[in-house]
Amino acid sequence: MAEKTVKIGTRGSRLALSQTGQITERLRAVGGFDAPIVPIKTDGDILTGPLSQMGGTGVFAAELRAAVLDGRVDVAVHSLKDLPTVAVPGLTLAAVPVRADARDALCSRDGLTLTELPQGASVGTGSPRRAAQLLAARPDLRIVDIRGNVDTRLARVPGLPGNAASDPVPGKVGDLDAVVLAAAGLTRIERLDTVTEFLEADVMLPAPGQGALALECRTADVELGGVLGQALAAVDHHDTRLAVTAERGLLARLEAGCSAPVGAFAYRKGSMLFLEAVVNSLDGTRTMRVKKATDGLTTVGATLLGIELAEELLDGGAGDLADLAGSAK
Ligand SMILES: NCc1[nH]cc(CCC(=O)O)c1CC(=O)O
Repeated sequence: MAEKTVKIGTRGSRLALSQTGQITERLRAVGGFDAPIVPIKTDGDILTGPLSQMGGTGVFAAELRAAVLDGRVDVAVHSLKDLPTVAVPGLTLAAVPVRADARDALCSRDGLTLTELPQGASVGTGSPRRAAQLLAARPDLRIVDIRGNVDTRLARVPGLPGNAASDPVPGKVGDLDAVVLAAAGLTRIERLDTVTEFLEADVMLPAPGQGALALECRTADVELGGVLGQALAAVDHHDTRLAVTAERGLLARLEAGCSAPVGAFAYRKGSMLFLEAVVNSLDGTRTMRVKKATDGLTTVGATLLGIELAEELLDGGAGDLADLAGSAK
């Protein structure tokens, strides 16, 4: 690979272009190379059916990964939570930059919080994980399956700041009381002012990897060392990598995908790495919550922590609570 130019692949959404632009600036600064950004169309951007019916977990990542493998680009920038845990031969997760806010956020009409939403209020989300945890906290809510980009989702709630400028969806503007979105995504597209409540871990655990980015490249390119490998190593953040390694270790052991009702969040505190996880039944009536820590602050230690906590969940019947295998497809 010519190291003077490093092509950076990304999805074409506003969110993807924004986060890719920011991390690419850092790569250019530390690497001193040209780094043109190349948007790659993915099935997830083209098709509009339910995610679960179009290949689920990996639709956003697969085409980007193919683009790295066939040389259209040299580095792919993914949202880590959209990246399947299954390794792809020839590709390396070369950098996990410092994580943004991992929490989910409630964006409601009239500034309402989760407890203030009226009985039977409608809340939009396409995520079984968010739906199940919302119902666990508020069984009366009416969960509405929505999808589309972040601006399109925000347009479903009347009166949110900035909504007038976003694309209207015919018949589907201002028809919901609230939506739940990742705080990190809202920050990246500068719409954090729509948040009425940040949902803390005791109410809603985020998706494994939420708020973090993943930079993937061809294994051969980093094995050679060189400018690219050094630049990627420079933007890697050790504590973030430990945390997401634990979360993804858990997800992989559960054999669950990003559409499973599984929440997980890990963080380092002093000499310990903590991992907290939840599995819900889809209707939110049954919940298993577990937490565990390790002093093994290596990626191996973090992976083991994830595996051990997953086995605790499985031993406690998490596989029956939620159709984990079914949601991995
Ligand atoms: N599934 C879509 C997706 N993938 C990454 C983000 C942004 C947050 C992140 O990087 O974790 C979002 C939007 C959302 O869930 O609100």
